[in-house]
Amino acid sequence: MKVFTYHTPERVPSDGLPDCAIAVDVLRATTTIAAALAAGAEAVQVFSDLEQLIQESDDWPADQRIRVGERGGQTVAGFDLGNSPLECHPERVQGCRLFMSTTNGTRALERIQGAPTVLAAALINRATVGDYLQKHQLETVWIVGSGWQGSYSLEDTVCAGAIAHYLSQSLGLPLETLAGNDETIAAIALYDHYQDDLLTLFHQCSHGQRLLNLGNHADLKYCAQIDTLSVLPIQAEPKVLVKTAMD
Ligand SMILES: O=C(O)[C@H](CS(=O)(=O)O)OP(=O)(O)O
Ligand SMILES: [Mg+2]
Repeated sequence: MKVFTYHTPERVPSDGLPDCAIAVDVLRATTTIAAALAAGAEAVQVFSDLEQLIQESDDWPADQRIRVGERGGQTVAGFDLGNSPLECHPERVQGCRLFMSTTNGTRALERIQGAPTVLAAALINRATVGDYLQKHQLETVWIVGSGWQGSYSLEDTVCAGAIAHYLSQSLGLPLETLAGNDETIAAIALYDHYQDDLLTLFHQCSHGQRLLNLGNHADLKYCAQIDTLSVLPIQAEPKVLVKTAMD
């Protein structure tokens, strides 16, 4: 297995596709997707365009759809939920399809939708994603950070490093064998540095500070947990993620 890390969707090669592509948006889209599917949501369908989201969700039964819209860290006017994993409790999302658009994470998922296997990863489901990759022995894996409006986000690269670190340990592979590019080696070094204090990292990084300024301290705490959910969000059809059982 070779793991290639790309810090932002813009850095993903324009030609060729890996066996598996993984979108990472720790703050907060892929954390929210994992939390929603773990809480019993039927699926999460992602959109970069809000108008298209409204049009397509109009065709869905009103009592089985939840419109999740976030721009600038806040809920889009008229939408049911913002981009908070804490809002995804079973009483709210069970059996419903989430129609979701966020500033960065849903763009990353759209960018990699053509890969034969597409996953969404965050720190909370890191081990489950790692176990899936190990079990299926995929040849090439891309881990794509969502970043922020085209620029680098430290927390996404640290999560990429957490996944690569887990794979290196569980497969017993030395870094030079596992890493497909230098970004993967850098991501693992960053994860090594921050692994015992992920919440501090979130308080330091620009994305975390933006969310703290909006009063989202509890979200940061939730997103900083590692290996707490055994849920694997996997693309079932273009831009539609469902939960896969791991056995
Ligand atoms: O809601 C979030 O955490 C961010 C908002 S912003 O980019 O910080 O304004 O969106 P996401 O798509 O989850 O990065
Ligand atoms: Mg983000």
